[in-house]
Amino acid sequence: MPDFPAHASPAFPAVASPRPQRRDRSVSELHLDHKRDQRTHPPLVSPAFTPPHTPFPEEDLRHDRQPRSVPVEPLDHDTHGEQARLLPKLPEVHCEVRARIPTTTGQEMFLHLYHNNVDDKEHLAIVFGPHIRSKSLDAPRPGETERDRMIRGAYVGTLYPGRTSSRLDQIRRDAGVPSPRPSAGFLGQLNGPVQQAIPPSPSASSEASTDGSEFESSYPLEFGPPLVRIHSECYTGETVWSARCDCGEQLDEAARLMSLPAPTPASTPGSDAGEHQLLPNERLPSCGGVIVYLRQEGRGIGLKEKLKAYNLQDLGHDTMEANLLLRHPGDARSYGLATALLLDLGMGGDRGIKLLTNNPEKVRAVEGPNREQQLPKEQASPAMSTYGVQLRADLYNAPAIPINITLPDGTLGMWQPTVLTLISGQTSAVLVDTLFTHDQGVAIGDWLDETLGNKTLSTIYITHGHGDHWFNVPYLVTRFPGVEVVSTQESIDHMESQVAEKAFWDTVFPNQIDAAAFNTTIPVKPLLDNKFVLEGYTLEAINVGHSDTDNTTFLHVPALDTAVTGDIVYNGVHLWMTESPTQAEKDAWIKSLDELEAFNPGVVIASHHKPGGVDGAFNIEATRDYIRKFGQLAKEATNAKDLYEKVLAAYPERIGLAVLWLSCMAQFA
Ligand SMILES: Nc1nc2c(ncn2[C@@H]2O[C@H](COP(=O)(O)OP(=O)(O)OP(=O)(O)O)[C@@H](O)[C@H]2O)c(=O)[nH]1
Repeated sequence: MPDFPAHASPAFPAVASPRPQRRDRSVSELHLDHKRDQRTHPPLVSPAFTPPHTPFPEEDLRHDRQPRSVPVEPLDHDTHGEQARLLPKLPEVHCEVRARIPTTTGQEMFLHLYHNNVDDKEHLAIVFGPHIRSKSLDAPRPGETERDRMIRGAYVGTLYPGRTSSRLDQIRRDAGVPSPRPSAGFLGQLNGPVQQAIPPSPSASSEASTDGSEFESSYPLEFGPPLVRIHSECYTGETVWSARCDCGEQLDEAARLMSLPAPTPASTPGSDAGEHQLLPNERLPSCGGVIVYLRQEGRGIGLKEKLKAYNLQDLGHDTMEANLLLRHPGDARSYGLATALLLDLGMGGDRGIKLLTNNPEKVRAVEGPNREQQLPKEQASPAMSTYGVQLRADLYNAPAIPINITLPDGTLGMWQPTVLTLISGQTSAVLVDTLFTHDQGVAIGDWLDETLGNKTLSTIYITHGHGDHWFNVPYLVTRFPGVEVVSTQESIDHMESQVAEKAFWDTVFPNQIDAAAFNTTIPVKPLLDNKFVLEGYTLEAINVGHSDTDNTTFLHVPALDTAVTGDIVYNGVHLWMTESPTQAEKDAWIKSLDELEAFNPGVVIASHHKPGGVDGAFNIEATRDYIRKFGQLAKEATNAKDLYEKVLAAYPERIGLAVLWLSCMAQFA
């Protein structure tokens, strides 16, 4: 290998500035895996030195400043110059303090602040879940009191006013509560009688307490290797919303994964935790994990130098070149501190860790100079990236069906073709709307069986009260036992009024809708806060008010940059204007479209949908345009038939003529 730079560093994905925002994607692109560009950079030859670790302010005043030459580890030519620096010996680390941090997502974590013997920075471990403890934090310190221990966070269980001991044993004895059986299942360990007996608890926080070893890490075997993310500080990406890198998103994603619920008792063979009954407000524990947060801003060159590098990038250099032109290594990070922190937190050993990274150098580096940290064999490859959005959307196209409405030309009309959306995670899925005729219900059920595979249909979400969006709920609830059907309270109220309109539905679709659809007890539950969660991803029902009826919602799926819009947006078919004859109603619909547009979704899935239509955001404007045009033509038309012909001429490509005819008649009713 010819003169490779001595400090060539791990490949870092080049990022455009700013990252382009994609819009109007087709549904086939919806299986998103946000893996970043993994291009490696061409080798660049540059001076073989690194900058001072922390540049002194006065150095900036010296215009003749020459970078100080600090030799780095000689290159191993077989490694293509892309190895992170390994310290010959692991640093010594010491956890000074730990505190519980409730987060805005509802999950809490324990922030651990570390000191070490190689730099004077405050490196952090962000610990999720109750099972992982720091040995150096928990070790007794000479002369300290129980209060001192609690102040620095070396306690077990939950702090509360008046607590006098850092240990649960002491509190148990004071409360006259017997020690728990050591053989209790994992939920029993977490939420056992002692935890519940400790009064009064200001939070739902609880920590592992086993007999006699309450200060030891006790990460349950059932959970597999603990999740670990090694993250380098990035002020720009994490705090000031920079789009130059994905550091903030990666940090969020790591936290999300570590907050996912732990395996349930049912999925844990042999666990006796199935006997555990959750108390009201009691949360299942998260699977937990550790984010090691290293204070090596800008890949180790510091914020000031990174900002200079950004300017060089704007002048046309890539990320690696920019660093080298500033006489910094392409990557000045090292990970020995991470290895040492993880060992202090009881990670490693035969069990290994599950490292969340796309950076193969981290794998090598985190194992430590003498493989102090063992990674499971199958993890030791660049392919071990596990983060990235894990949701996908599948669409079911229901063809147009005849409706018992005669069109002005004497032919029978057709009801619009409709699309259903299935959003799935790794093991469960959410169906949006259900269609309405019995035959459609059976076909959807068959499609779901095929598409779900081993996944469970956990939820059906109904966008609004029109019967053609939910009459198959009773059928699907029977076919997919355990599925929960949810909607907004306003939509449920609307559904009740649709049941009362059985005569209309029976006339236009005779003998096609199951009688069960018209039961007065509708098996749909109102959503709390109009939100629900699919495998850690929040899906939100947004009630925009009036569109083709009142109280219509769209389901916002931010992780997929998608809005499933029910009847707020139409795609290539005529709009149901029957419930919007007045200008005020038309304006209200346009306002609803504006509200949807403010969410800036890249993918917009309309229910009523011409086959082959693309699910882009442009459908919002197309719907707005139709409403305006329909209103204008309604003013010009002399009767329903005249309006029908005018709209047909304006939109010859749109289908669904029965709906158009009904809309025109309503305009002149
Ligand atoms: N010098 C420099 N640093 C950057 C640039 N963009 C991001 N960074 C820094 O790169 C670091 C990101 O490192 P990590 O979070 O460990 O991520 P990674 O090395 O991409 O690896 P994985 O995310 O684990 O796959 C942070 O310290 C950022 O500040 C850049 O253009 N120049």
